[in-house]
Amino acid sequence: MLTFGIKFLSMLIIGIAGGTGCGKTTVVKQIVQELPENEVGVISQDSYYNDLAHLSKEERGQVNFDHPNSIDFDLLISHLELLRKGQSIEKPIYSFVEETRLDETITVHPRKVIIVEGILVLSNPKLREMFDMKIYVHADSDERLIRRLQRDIKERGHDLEKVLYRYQNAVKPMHEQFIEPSKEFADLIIPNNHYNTVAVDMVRTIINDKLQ
Ligand SMILES: Nc1ncnc2c1ncn2[C@@H]1O[C@H](COP(=O)(O)OP(=O)(O)O)[C@@H](O)[C@H]1O
Ligand SMILES: Nc1ccn([C@@H]2O[C@H](COP(=O)(O)O)[C@@H](O)[C@H]2O)c(=O)n1
Repeated sequence: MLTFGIKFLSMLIIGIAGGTGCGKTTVVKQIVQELPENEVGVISQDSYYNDLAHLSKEERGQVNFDHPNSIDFDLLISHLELLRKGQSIEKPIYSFVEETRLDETITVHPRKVIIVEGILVLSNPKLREMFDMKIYVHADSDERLIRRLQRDIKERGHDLEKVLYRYQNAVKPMHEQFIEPSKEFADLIIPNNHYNTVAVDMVRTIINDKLQ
């Protein structure tokens, strides 16, 4: 049996961090692709951006979305605690276009395995302690910026000027201050300048082992 020395609790919680555009979401999609849907759940840190409904759209545009204070970690942690106790949660829905939470929520049921992904998930000590396995996805900063530009313009309703302004003024400095240093807490670092099917298969093997 392949366990990689992980102490399996009733629910396996895997944290996946890494700078913007490193490919966290893509890696998670690849991992869960061939796994049973009702056994593995995914929670994105993005769903837990603070509710900024009280601010105007212009004011929301000024927020530093790469600082840990922009995330409602207390809610995320309490939701994981509930899931671990076998209870369902109402996960917020975040709109990148509106830059705030929507009124609706999504019901997430407890699963044998929960993957939590986001730029800052290894930077918060209390959240980090909840993870049975900690993964950091690495891609070079120029690669990440190119991917981020393409994605934000295509999918998140931002223009070139806005993406570059944010990159220089928030994304890059916060990456250096909070995200890159959190790499030291990782059990596994996945190099992802190119698609890394070997690493994805390894993580899937660990999860499959838990599901036996
Ligand atoms: N290994 C890779 N090689 C090339 N492009 C990638 C790779 N991984 C992800 N991408 C692309 O880069 C963009 C950002 O990836 P995403 O998974 O959303 O990153 P993250 O969640 O870390 O911000 C997406 O358009 C995705 O298709
Ligand atoms: N309204 C927002 C909120 C966040 N961002 C950026 O998202 C990045 C984190 O998500 P990834 O999928 O890239 O990991 C983060 O770097 C924020 O700057 C945004 O652009 N707009």
